[in-house]
Amino acid sequence: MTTPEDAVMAAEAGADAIGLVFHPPSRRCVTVDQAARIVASLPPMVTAVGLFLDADAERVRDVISQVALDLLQFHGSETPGFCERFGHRYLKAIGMAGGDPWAVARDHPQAAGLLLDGHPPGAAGGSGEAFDWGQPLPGSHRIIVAGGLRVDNVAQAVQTIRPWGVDCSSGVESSPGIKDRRLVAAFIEEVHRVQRYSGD
Ligand SMILES: O=C(O)c1ccccc1N[C@@H]1O[C@H](COP(=O)(O)O)[C@@H](O)[C@H]1O
Repeated sequence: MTTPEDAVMAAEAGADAIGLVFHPPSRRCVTVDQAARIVASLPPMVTAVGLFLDADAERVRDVISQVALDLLQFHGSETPGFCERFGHRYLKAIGMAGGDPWAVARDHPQAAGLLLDGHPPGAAGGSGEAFDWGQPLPGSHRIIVAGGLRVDNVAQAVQTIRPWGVDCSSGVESSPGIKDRRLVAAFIEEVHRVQRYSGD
């Protein structure tokens, strides 16, 4: 999310969480001030997630001292010691195009969950790339599926992996960083539909 309006729109459509990218090369990267305004606009019970990709510890500390993030999401080669040092719960993202989810799961027993994304390890997320949902996955952690999800394929991802959650960025955008109200609502409705259908 890059604006309070988009964040509130997603929350009102039923999103459990919204993501804020703190990775400057990204077209979705927000400033600390922007992020603080977005988080302040959120209704209660909606989780604010901060995304980092191999940021240094000072940068993470600076952000969390000014933005009330509920969860950190690390997309790079951050070590368990690095991820755990901020006193926040975290998700460890894995680039599934060549990444080893079993090794990451083993290395990050403290992670609140694993976020499986479709890009190669080391590349930024938000690329809209999906991975092979049929492959065996570690059962040690709650799984969030990301990468290339859209209204027309999220049901298949949910039915194949039966994850704890799904995460969608580019698939519900009209342009990078700008969410499309109609696509966001349709995506969340589809997730709720498949959840009811699956009896979860
Ligand atoms: O969106 C970005 O620019 C980004 C940059 C650095 C790390 C992660 C990023 N995005 C996250 O990637 C996943 C999947 O996105 P998509 O649905 O395939 O577009 C999601 O968590 C994004 O927030």
